[in-house]
Amino acid sequence: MSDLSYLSSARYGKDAVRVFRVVREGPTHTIVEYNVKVLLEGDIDVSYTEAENRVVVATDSMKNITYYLAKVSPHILIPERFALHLGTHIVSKYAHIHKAFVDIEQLRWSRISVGKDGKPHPHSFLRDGDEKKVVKVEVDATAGKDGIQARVSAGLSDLLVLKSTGSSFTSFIRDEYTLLKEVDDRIFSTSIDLTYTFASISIPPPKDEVDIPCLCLFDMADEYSENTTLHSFTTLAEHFEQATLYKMAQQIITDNAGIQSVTYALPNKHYIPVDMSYIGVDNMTPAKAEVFQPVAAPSGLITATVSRK
Ligand SMILES: O=c1[nH]c(=O)c2[nH]c(=O)[nH]c2[nH]1
Repeated sequence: MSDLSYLSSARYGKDAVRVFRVVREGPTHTIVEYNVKVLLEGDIDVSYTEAENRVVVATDSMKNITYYLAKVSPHILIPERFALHLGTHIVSKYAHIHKAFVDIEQLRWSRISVGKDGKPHPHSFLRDGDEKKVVKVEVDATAGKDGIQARVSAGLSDLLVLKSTGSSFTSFIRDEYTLLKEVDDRIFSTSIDLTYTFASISIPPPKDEVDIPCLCLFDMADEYSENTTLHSFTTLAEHFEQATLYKMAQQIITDNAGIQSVTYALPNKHYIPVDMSYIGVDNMTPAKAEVFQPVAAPSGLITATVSRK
């Protein structure tokens, strides 16, 4: 058996660690809710190949470290920084762990505005959307604990958008498999997944568990990327998904010197006009199409990565 196979890669950790943190500044509270995934690589092969657990940091301990740092980290409110802190803490603490992969999904909680003047309430919040901020961090201590490198990407997922005109789909290949009619006006809806990747950074070794340098590079990009994405989506004259995606990605690279590449995944949420010709009603010519059947599956899926030259 051992002649035929070997362990070619191994990574383990804790998934779906749910963390909620409140930060109190007098009566004003700020909150974050994260789903955290922590995976580790290192000299851990024997736990797989020789049933040797002496190299294993329990996944339960990874969960506990996540909660401990959620309590003490000064970076808890910025998921990119918190993920870097968590990954750096783990690779610094355990000599045989060389890489940490930390993914954070941030759920939306927005402050509720109340009264005639729309005053932000100090401690009441609203889940005002299903979209999530997503962060992926790879902390790499392979070159030693004094030479830690990190790669950070961030973005958003499940941002559902729709345009009721301004989209068409024409001039595509027509052959024996083609049923789709060309349309010069259609509904265009997609659930945007966006990832943008920063240039890799060096992290000085932390002095203690609450110390990690301020990495301000990341703070602006997420608000910005959602605004840019929505702005591009509403204003771009491109009529089909591939061209819309490319322009949206180019805009982010143009506006953010720190971003090296941008990946979008855009499922095409089809809205099919209901054929009412059987009762003499025209709902099929694009200008007359008003009643649509939203179709969840199958959906088109258009993806691409656009990189800085
Ligand atoms: O914007 C689109 N791109 C496609 O590649 C495609 N294919 C399809 O059937 N509809 C669409 N729409």
